Amino acid sequence: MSTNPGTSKLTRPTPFTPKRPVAPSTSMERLTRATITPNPNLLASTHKKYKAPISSDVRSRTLRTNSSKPTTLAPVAGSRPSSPTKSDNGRPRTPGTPRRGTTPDPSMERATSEMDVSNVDPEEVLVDYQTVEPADVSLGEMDEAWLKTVQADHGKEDKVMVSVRMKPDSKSAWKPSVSTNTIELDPAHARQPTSFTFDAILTGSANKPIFTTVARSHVIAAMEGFNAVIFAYGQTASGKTYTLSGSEAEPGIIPRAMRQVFSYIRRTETREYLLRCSYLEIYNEQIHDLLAPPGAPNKVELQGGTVTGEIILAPLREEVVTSIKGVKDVLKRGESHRRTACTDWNERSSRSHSIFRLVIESRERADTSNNSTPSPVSGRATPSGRQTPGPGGNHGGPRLQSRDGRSVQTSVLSLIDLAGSEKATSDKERTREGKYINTSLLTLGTVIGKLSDNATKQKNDHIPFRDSKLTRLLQPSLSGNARISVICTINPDPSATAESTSTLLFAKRVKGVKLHAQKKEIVDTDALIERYRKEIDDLKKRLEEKENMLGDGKQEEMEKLKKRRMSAQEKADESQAMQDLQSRIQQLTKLILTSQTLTDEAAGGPAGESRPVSPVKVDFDLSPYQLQQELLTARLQLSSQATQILSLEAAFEAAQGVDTADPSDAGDKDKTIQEQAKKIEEQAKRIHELENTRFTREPSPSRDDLEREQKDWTCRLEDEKKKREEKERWAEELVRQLEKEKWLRTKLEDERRALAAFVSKFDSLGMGSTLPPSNASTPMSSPAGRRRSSVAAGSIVGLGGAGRRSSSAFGFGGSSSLRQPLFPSSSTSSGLSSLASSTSTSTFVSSSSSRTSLTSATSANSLSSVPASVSKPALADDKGEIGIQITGVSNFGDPTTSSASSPLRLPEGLMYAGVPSLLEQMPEEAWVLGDVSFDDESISVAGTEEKVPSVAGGMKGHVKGSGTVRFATGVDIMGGKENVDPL
Ligand SMILES: Nc1ncnc2c1ncn2[C@@H]1O[C@H](COP(=O)(O)OP(=O)(O)OP(=O)(O)O)[C@@H](O)[C@H]1O
Repeated sequence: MSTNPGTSKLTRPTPFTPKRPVAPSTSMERLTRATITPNPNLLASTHKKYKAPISSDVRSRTLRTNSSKPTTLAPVAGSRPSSPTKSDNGRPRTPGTPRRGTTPDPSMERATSEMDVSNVDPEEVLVDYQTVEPADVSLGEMDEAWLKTVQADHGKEDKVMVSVRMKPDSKSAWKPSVSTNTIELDPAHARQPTSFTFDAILTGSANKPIFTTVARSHVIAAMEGFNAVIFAYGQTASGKTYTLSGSEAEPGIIPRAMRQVFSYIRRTETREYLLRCSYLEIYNEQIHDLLAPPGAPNKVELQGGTVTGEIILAPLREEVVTSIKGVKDVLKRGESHRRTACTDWNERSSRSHSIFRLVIESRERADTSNNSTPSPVSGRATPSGRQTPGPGGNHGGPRLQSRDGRSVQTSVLSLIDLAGSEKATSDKERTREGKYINTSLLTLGTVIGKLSDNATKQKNDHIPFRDSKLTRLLQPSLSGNARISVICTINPDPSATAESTSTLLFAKRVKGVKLHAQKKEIVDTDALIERYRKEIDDLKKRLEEKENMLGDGKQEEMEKLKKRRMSAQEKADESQAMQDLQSRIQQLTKLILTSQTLTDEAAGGPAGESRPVSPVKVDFDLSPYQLQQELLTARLQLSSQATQILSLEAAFEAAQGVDTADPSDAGDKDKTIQEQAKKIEEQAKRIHELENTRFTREPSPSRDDLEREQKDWTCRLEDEKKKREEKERWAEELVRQLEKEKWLRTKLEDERRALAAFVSKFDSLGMGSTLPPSNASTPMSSPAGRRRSSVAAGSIVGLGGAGRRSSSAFGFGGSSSLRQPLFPSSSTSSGLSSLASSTSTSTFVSSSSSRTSLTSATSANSLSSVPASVSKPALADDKGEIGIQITGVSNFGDPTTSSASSPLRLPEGLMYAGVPSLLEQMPEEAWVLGDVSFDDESISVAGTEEKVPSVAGGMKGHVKGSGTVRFATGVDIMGGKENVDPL
């Protein structure tokens, strides 16, 4: 960033400093005055008598008089160090950078201390639509139309809402388009077209549209029980704090969100709320409680944060707020403790990430629920040990308890102002802070990138949440259990193009993160039982009334009853309903008694006190959830029965009306009813008969059809199978033929070349005249001419390989004759000479520096006994290696098939080789050249040096290394048991 520090500071118009301590303004005074004059109507309300004082200062006065709790957390007046550089017990100041508002009003400190949730009874600081003052609700926030819109929208979000806010600047490298939500880099500043599209592109200085667009739906989501996170991200001085906190004239998201909260409460008549806030910052990878009283330790430890677990921050102070005034006090106090400093780019740069959290707990209001009778579990709530969920759950004071079956919904709204990424500055301390800031932002970027990657590629890669305090703190939210809105702020100045592009790329990654926020509710099962008890009592009462009426009730009623001509059906229905009601009452009574029995037993209740044993005891004992389900079902039944009673009552009254109005008509009406009932009965009978007929007739034909169809399909399947098998056989045959032909062609080619080479060698030795050059079938003799090969024509193979480096004594070149790789061999010179002298045997040895092949046509016992082989003279190369190549015609006419299915037996005393799966079948005395593998045309032998004691009647030598045994004609298969069929 090329901003000149000097000029930037000089040219910057005196910025609004939202973080500075604000002197009590007139509006604040007005608020205070307003709140300390409680509404007498509200105070007169009995159930609200503790709720009237809705400001923290009034609350504190009430508590001071009512509570005997020591105000242990009250600050010592004037305990704050006057010097900004002095450390105040665990809260180091940024050197040379005094925290804003270092002289807070001690009375405010005291007042808010007592609003610490551990000092108050949550039941006494509840907020509801009656306690919210009109002054706390901003005009326009109560508009039903927008509420409907946002309610419709926020419920569907499964992605992070990402918006970009561009700071106003006369020079801009970016072209924002608010209508298309696109921001484009001016081509004059771009090497290539750069354009981004987000959920919203925001410009200008007004903060209201920003709040409406990016935050309002999230605040409402939080009010409805979802965790919500709103954070600002961007380079330093791009406007994050301006967006979150704003100014007195342009309040930012936090103050507007708080107004929204109270607006929401005011319009929600059915619920009551407990609002608790905390304020913390992450400075140089250490979490500090911004609301800790001066002098008290303020370091916060972070625990938990496993994949599913919640984050616990302890110790973290939580202040109960009941009005906007209370929120303002808390914000002011927290902001005065935040670390800011003048940097090269921002006169008041946030040196830490700050997180303002509002825990919202709510439940149905007692007087709007069906039962307002206090339950046995009501009364002052005791700390339950439940912890606040989501980012920043803590060990704070008592929580709102579920009561009288009214479950408690808990959610957390987190508003986060991140420190901005920045380059190294001239100031050492700033640079050090900057390093921490950049590192944690980098980790945030990595975490977001991985989350996004996992979501798009449906992977489950490790996410390095633990690499920074910020990501650990945000883990539950980033993992999906929150509605998230990210506002990325950019400085449009051309000198900041790189930073802005980086911010926009971050924004793009965030867009890929998937969310699945869930509401959290704590259900009070005891209270539910209590509610049922009440309902049963009501029903019992009504039943009694009815019985009295029906039984020995007043004479008048009796007379009426006598007159009344209830239809038989009506009577039956009524008595059935009453029976059902009674049995349900019994069932529920048992359930409740069982619950009490169990509770008493668990609590060590009086022994020997007999309790009815309920058949549902086991169910009740199993799990509270099952019990709750059972109770809910019971409740539904009760309400349906209540409806039934009501309709019966109505029918009863109607019947009475009919009687009194025109008794003479009654007989006719009854007749009609009877006739109609008869008709209905007949119709029902007819339907029943028809159904029976359908069921009795239809099954057999359909079964038959089914069976027939099944048979049909089975036959077709069989046919298809046969056809397929035939085709497969045919294909196999074709392949076999093809391979045979291929092999024959190769063999002929090999023989032709070998012969040509042999003849040319002989020619070069001056013996060429003795052999016709192209006669492949001519038996080859050794140079010494001692013995003749008994190999038939067509079994001659080429020797040597492509890698052959030296020619043999007899010059068997023509490496092309060996299409398969050969195994390298070696021999001593004596072995070589021996081999050389045995060329007239039915085996020849070819040498190659790298590979050697064996080709032979042999019988089980001796090469010479199988005329289908060819003998070649032994060859030696300059390295003394030898190779053996054996070839011939397969016993079965198909070498490939043979090699794949049988062990290969080579000339006796030379070696045995076989396919791996058949090695076990080979005779013990067999020679195996290392591991053997095979393919279509060859067996590969990977072995180390193996001695060849005797090769084809006297040859001696060594076979070394790995290579390929190419076997073919004449190889004795299956240990010689097969009939060798030489050419
Ligand atoms: N949209 C805007 N309209 C008018 N002024 C703005 C706007 N955005 C930022 N500013 C001004 O720019 C200056 C820097 O803004 P701010 O302190 O909010 O930046 P920041 O991103 O929070 O910086 P840092 O990361 O260093 O804390 C402030 O003086 C602020 O008033």
